[in-house]
Amino acid sequence: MQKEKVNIDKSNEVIRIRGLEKSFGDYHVLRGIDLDLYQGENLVVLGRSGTGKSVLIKLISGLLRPEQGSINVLGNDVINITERELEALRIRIGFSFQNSALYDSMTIRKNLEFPLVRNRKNLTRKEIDDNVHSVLEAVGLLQTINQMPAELSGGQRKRIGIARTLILNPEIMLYDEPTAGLDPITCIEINDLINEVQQRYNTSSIIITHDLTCAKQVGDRVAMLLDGQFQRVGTFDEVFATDDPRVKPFYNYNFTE
Ligand SMILES: Nc1ncnc2c1ncn2[C@@H]1O[C@H](COP(=O)(O)OP(=O)(O)OP(=O)(O)O)[C@@H](O)[C@H]1O
Repeated sequence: MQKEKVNIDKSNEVIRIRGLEKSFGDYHVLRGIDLDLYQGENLVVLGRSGTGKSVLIKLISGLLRPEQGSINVLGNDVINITERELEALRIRIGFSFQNSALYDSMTIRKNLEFPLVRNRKNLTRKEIDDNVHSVLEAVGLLQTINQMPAELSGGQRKRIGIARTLILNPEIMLYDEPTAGLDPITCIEINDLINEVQQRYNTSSIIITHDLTCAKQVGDRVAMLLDGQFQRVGTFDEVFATDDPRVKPFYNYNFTE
């Protein structure tokens, strides 16, 4: 599906990263990262395996600390805030990770209620039900409410995982490999869902992927990690308009082989 026009506010950086450096032993993974995520945009992060994409997400969410640089998320200096402030900030961020599995022994309804009951203590039964219905409707799976995760397809489970993240109304979504392991048609459906989430919830998102069809379909901008830095940032077409031998193979692998 063609992406609808979105309102991106370039004067409002929901994430602002400057001069970020991270090493593990002798391996200097991130070598001076600068990155902005604007309010309302989908930013795709590309890079070879081991280039530090997951490390970047962990730094943004305060799970790792850098040696150098600054990270501002929704107005918070992530490196210098207290553990309690970090916890409050994390509730404003939706994590959609490959391994964020559903609880197999709970119905879809219970899976979705779980984060609400844990993080929003004062909700009434009706408010919980309304929230569950609303996110299930948003991901097009209201009919699965009383089913068990094992009864759903991989693509449906992925959608429920996204619904479970949306139920806390995140301002930022972080998607780690959202289409990994899915067939091409289901991939397109998940990409459409990422765009629908952006429209409907006005979220700002970072999407980590190796899937260039996904990058093209969802990314308002694409940022490519090369040798520890974002050396190519722009629209999909801008990023791939190069003969750089570090970039070309990505495109060729996805589109011409
Ligand atoms: N906690 C850690 N301790 C030591 N090394 C780590 C740690 N976390 C990540 N690394 C190393 O940092 C590098 C970047 O890892 P990262 O998981 O960010 O890669 P990635 O770009 O997400 O890769 P992929 O696309 O395969 O998921 C790897 O070489 C990894 O081994």
